Amino acid sequence: MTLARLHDPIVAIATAPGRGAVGIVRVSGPDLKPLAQALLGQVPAPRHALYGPFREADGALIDHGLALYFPAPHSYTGEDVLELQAHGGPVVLQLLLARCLGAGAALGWPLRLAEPGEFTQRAFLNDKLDLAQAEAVADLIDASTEAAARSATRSLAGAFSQEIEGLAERIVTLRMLVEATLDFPEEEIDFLEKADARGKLRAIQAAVDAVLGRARQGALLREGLRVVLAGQPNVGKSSLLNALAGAELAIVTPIAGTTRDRVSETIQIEGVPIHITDTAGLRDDAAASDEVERIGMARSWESIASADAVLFLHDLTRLQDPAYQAADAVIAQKLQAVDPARRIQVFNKADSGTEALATHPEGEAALVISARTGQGLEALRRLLLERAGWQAAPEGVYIARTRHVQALREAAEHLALAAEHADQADAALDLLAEELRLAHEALQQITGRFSADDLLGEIFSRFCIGK
Ligand SMILES: Nc1nc2c(c(=O)[nH]1)N(C=O)[C@@H](CNc1ccc(C(=O)N[C@@H](CCC(=O)O)C(=O)O)cc1)CN2
Ligand SMILES: Nc1nc2c(ncn2[C@@H]2O[C@H](COP(=O)(O)OP(=O)(O)OP(=O)(O)O)[C@@H](O)[C@H]2O)c(=O)[nH]1
Ligand SMILES: [Mg+2]
Repeated sequence: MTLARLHDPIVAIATAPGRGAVGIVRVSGPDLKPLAQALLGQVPAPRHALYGPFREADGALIDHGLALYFPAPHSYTGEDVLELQAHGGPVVLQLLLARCLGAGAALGWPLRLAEPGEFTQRAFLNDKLDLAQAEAVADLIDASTEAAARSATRSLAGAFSQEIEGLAERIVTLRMLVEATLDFPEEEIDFLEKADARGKLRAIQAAVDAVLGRARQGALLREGLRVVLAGQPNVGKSSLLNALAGAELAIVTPIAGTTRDRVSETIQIEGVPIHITDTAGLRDDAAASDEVERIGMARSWESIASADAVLFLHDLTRLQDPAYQAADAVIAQKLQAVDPARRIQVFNKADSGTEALATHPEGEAALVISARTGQGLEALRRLLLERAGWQAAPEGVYIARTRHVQALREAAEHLALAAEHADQADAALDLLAEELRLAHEALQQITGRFSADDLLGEIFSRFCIGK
């Protein structure tokens, strides 16, 4: 974005599209007093709701509503912010939006529609939020479980950022110590001992690992686990989806080939979002009834390839049928391509009295369940959480993203290299200092103090409009 555009006044409907009790049109810009004057005939007292008419340029009434004026820098964006809170109909809000744009144009301003995330981007650029907090705004809005929402709020309030800043500070302090010693080479040998540089480094490494562990949990709360139900027709995949979701989402019939297209639903286990995809049953192409089923099966395989966990379902009532066995063997063969750590064998229809037939393949997780009675589903839920790497929710998890986890890993790697240098008999202090610098830089990517512009663009473009 060009520099001029960065300071253009911007406007957007801030509330969700569609009808609502109340809807908000929000403007941000360097000085919005003239706009308020033009729209309202007066400038509202800072941070006090003003009730009055919203009118067209020719005086025609659009709505009565509340106006709020937040003078810079005490606003969400750090710029002047003007809010028009009207009745929440899409047409009313569009009229107000157009009215704002018209008033801006009449003032000769470059007032334009905000891009997705642009209000929050300005909050970031004006130091109201750091990058991890700005991301938490989007994560709070997108949270699919209560636990995810609570941890996003914690990140937004700065809990995660403070941890990162704390780590960064300790690394800088140690690096200054190392660099100071570099200037007095005769004291190098003593340095590591006297200042207990090794001990300090170890303590920082442990602290980074602890934050990494929590960030991983936070990333899990945000991203969830993608689980795919796979297997032959009629083994009970759709029944299992319905049982886990506690709702009749997918059609269940005794007819093989009932599910033709993927059906997805997000459920939660202990607040961890689990995205479950039910797929079309897999069988020999020749046995497929038509083109639709063949395309459905191709989609099943696509889902399998990108899943975090694949539940390979078997039908206990048919285990001894040779044709069934042969078809299962074909699927098993193809599933060899899936990392065994991602596969779970699930034997369904335990209620039919054939439970004893379940075979436990060497080194692979296997469970006996009944989608009909719910038997074994609790064990399945536990196993999914375990596969996800979820450690029973420690209070105080903050939301995090894969990007943050990667940055923390990068920092941990540089600290490990620093420790290697420190452990050598004639420690290379310059190399040690350099690794500390790199570790610090990795952490700063999280808060955005050291981030490429294209990363920022990528992050904010994923926000919803008006945020
Ligand atoms: N109507 C409305 N509700 C909203 C928002 C909004 O923009 N408008 N928000 C938008 O996401 C959130 C609130 N976020 C806000 C963050 C900072 C300030 C603000 O005025 N900050 C000043 C003063 C702080 C203070 O008095 O303590 C500042 O930072 O200097 C306002 C809203 C949620 N609810
Ligand atoms: N006894 C018993 N029957 C089950 C169980 N789960 C599913 N069924 C029955 O098995 C049949 C097939 O179930 P679905 O859930 O439609 O099977 P599917 O794997 O989705 O089948 P496709 O969509 O054709 O691939 C239905 O008649 C279900 O009622 C179970 O746990 N026990
Ligand atoms: Mg089905």
